[in-house]
Order: sequence, then C-alpha cells, then structure tokens
Amino acid sequence: MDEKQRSILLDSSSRFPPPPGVKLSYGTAGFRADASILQSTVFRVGILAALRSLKTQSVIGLMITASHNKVSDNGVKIADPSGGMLTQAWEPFADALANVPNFLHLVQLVDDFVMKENIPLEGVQSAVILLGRDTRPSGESLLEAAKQGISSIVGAVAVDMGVLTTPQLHWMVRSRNKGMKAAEMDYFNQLSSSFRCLIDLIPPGSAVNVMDKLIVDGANGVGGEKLQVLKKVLHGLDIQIRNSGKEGVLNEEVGADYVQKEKAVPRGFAPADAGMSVAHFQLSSISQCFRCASLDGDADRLVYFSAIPNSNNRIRLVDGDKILSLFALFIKEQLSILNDNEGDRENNSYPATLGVVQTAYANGASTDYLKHLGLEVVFTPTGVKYLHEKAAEYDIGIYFEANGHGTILLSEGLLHWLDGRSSEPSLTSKGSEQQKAALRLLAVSKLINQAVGDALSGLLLVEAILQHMGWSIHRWNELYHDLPSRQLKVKVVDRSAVVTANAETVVVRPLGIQEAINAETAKYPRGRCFVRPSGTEDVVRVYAEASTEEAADNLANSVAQLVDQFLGFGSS
Ligand SMILES: CC(=O)N[C@H]1[C@@H](OP(=O)(O)O)O[C@H](CO)[C@@H](O)[C@@H]1O
Ligand SMILES: [Mg+2]
Repeated sequence: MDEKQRSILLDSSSRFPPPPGVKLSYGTAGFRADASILQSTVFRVGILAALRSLKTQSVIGLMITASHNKVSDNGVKIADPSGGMLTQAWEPFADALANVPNFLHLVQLVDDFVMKENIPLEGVQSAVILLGRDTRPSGESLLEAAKQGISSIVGAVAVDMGVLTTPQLHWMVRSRNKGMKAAEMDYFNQLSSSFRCLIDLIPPGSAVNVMDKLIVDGANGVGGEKLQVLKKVLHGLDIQIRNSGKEGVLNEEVGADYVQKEKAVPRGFAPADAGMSVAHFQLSSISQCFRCASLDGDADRLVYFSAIPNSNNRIRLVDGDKILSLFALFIKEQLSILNDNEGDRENNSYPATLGVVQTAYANGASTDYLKHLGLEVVFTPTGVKYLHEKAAEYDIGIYFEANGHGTILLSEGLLHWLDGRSSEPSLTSKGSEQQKAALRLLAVSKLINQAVGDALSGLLLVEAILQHMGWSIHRWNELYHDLPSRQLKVKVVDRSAVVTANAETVVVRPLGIQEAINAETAKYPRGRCFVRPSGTEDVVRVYAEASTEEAADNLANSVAQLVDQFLGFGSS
C-alpha cells in the first residue's frame, strides 16, 4: 500500500477505536451485538467491503441489520458479487479485522491481507459498495461509520440505497453484477409481474376456496413497509398488513422468530388487538379461515399460521419445512408435465436434477414426507450459507431452515432449456401444457429471490401456488402432521467445547455425551434429539422430537440436564 493510502487509513481508523474487551465473530449471519458497541466494527467491515469489491472487480453489498434480534441490537453483513453471503474464505480476515486492538495493527493487517490476496489497491481500479439498512434507529449512524470505512480505501465508492430488506439488497447486488436493472422499483416490478404470470397460468377451475383474507405480521420492521409498496403494484391479492412499525416495537412479541419459536399469535392479531369482540373474531376466523403470515425484522424469514379458536393465542404453525414441501410439490408437478414425452416426436426432455436441502432442525415428518415424494433430501449444518451452497449443486435446489429462511435456486442450463421450451410453436394441446409448465418455472425463477431467502417473494410464491392448487391454509397444513418437538437453550461454561459431526446430529466432544443422549433418546417412540453450540448466542441448543408433546418435552429436558452435567457450571 502506498503512503497516501496508508495515511488515509491511519487517520480514519484512529477515529473509530474498538470498545475495550469486546470480541466479535462473523458467525452465521455477520457481526451482531448491542448497537452501542458497533461503530468500529461497522467502519472496519466498510474497509473489508471495499477490498472485496476491488478483489472481485464487482459490486458488493453491505447490510446493517440484526434481523430478529431486539431493537437495541444491530449488526452488519456482506453480500458477495453473486448476491450470496460473503465467501467463507474471507471470514477469518473479517474476524481478525473486527478484533484488531489498535489502528497501527489494523493498517498492518490490511497491508498483509492485500498482499496475500493480491488485491489491486494501487492504480485506476474502482470499487462500488451498495449500502442498505433496516429500520433500527441506530442504523443511520452505523451507516455513516460504514461510509467512512469504505472511503478509507482509495477509489471505493459507497452508494446508499436507503432502508431496505436484507434480500432486497442482495437482489440489487446480484442484478447490478449481471448488468440488469437494479433499482428498488425494478425489484417490485419483477416480483409483481412474475406473480401475475403465475396467476395467469393457473388451470381453469382451480382458483376457488382460497380467496380468504391474508393478514401479514410485519414484525414492526422494514418488511411491512415494503409490503405496502408491493401491494400497490400487485393488484388482485387481498393483503392486510399489521405490525407495520407505526406503533409497536421491532420484534417485540411479533415477527417470524417469535411465532415459530413460541408457537403463539403475535401482538396485533389477538381479538382485542384486531379491534373485534372475541365472539366476532372467533366467528370470522372460523368462517373466513384467516390465512396469516409473519415476516422477521429484516424480511428474510417467512412463516404462515392460523389461529386456533378458544386456545389462548395458540396457533397452527406452517413453518419453513411446510413452505419447502409446498414448493417442492409444485416444482415436481411442473417437471413431470415437462418430462411427459408421450406423443412427442422428439425426445425433448431435460434430465433436471432436483434436490431438497434441510438442516437437523427440520421436523422429521417433513423429511419423511419429502422422501415419500421421491425427492432427494440432503442435510447441512445450520446457517444459510451452507444450505445455499448445497442447493446450488442441483438444476433445481430448494432449501429451507425450519424457521422460514429459504429459497429455490434454478441453474442457468435449465433456464436456457426452459426458455427454448416456452417459445416452441405448440402443435398439440399437450405441447401447450408443457409450454405452460416451462413458463411457470421461468416465472418462479424471477419471482423467488435467487440470491437469498426472501420473505416477500416467498409469500407471493406461496400465494400463487395455493391459488394454483385451489388450497386453503388448512389443506396445505394437512400435507403431513408435524411431530411434536421442543427446543431448549442451556448456558454452559464454554460452548466451543461441543464439537459435532454429520450435519450437527452427532456430538464427538466431549466424550461420552453422545452415548448418554442415545440412551435417553432410545426411551421414546420416534425419539430424535441433538445438541449443538449456537452460532449467534452464547448457549448450547437442544432439539428434541418424539411422538407426543409430553415425550418431546421430557426428552429435551433430560438431554438439557446431560448438557449441564457435562458442560455446565457445576461440571468441572
Ligand atoms: C435453531 C435456529 O433457528 N437457528 C438459527 C440461528 O442460528 P444459531 O447458530 O442456532 O444461533 O440464527 C441463524 C442466523 O439467523 C439461523 O440461520 C439459524 O437457523
Ligand atoms: Mg432475518
């Protein structure tokens, strides 16, 4: 690095000293902490983003969000040129940069990394970084810190895209690097036109029964705000948005994480919140069977639910696994129409590989169901970066975490073939059915975010498929019945003492604990249980599943006790 660059970096980094004694890790979803200690981290991630852009000679994204965490937290993560997560190869540098104690060491660290990675720091290169933030009040000043970090690298330019959902920013990065239109309105237009295309392709006679109201919980965050805009360009989908952030607090007893983990109605959905008498609420929820959806704080997670009348705010949860199942069913149907060659003069099929990716948190009943459909199901460790990478190995890869983060990836080769199929002159009525199937899959590829899981585009695809099938939320929920499950968190001395294998389903360290878990699990019919250290919280998570609620609870509790015995504060 030349003298000019060195002195700019020294000067700017001296204005962003790290808080003493804080150690952060890039983790599964970037850096996250209380917003008050993040200025220096975000500044430094600005530097990293500029270097990444120079290295790849592409547009990079920097998103300021802490997703479903409480409103006083914030965080920062990077979108790579593909629109996906930051390459895992740069995570160690991200950790080192965030934690380097003083600015002289920082400059040395950057210099070494630039040399090692051969980053073209000098010369005429330019770097472009798109910035986005969610609605957190701390976002504005953290954005300023990111800009300062970016402008510490000569030639790097920050473009502030304003308040966005995380998936919008990832979509913009991907679109910019593909030379496509990438403004926010282009995103909304692409979603609404591909949704419309799927609706127009619905077989005649299907779209009955499902026109009940859709009510969406916006988690008091950015998702509700953006859905309002989308609704205006959509036409023909009756959406009512609650928790859009005008009154309530971000993620406080609202949002997809709350709904999925607590299995409870979010605020704003109880009869009193809805401004109805209990009798009227119950009557209307039965007769109109409200279909409800919930987004998380940065709108990359989506779950559906319906309220159970007279149940003290309990819900029927339709989680990420069931969204995955609905998508898989629809995709499989389109592929079989396309590959039905009877009567075709040429064998014009495409040997498309279709794969489904889950984590160990997927409900066992969903995995059984997907396998029963004849689908290939594979497992990865927790964290979207692992699922996404695996799904990209297929022509069509569908991935979802049970908590509602997921998407469908379609390969370039398949899209090219579908383009050809959809524009062939149709000679027979069957030909036209195949063209429709090709057009549906092309529309799916435009509707569903190819960069990351996206609650808004996921919601539109769910809605289009329900209309296509002519299904209510209850019919959808009946695809299979979830096995009762329970999740617990255990505080331990050092969660890094837990080492797992086989997509986190087996503990290899500490020795002996897996045998004890196995012995406990064997006591329960359909019992399944695993433990793993969280990547976002200082806890060990316990997941248990069994044939009854009581059994799942008991299994989770006894394994939590085992974790405490082996690793808890009384263990040493
Ligand atoms: C059980 C669970 O929901 N875990 C979540 C949570 O990770 P943990 O490593 O379990 O803390 O946050 C991740 C980032 O949002 C998400 O990818 C993951 O699915
Ligand atoms: Mg999120």
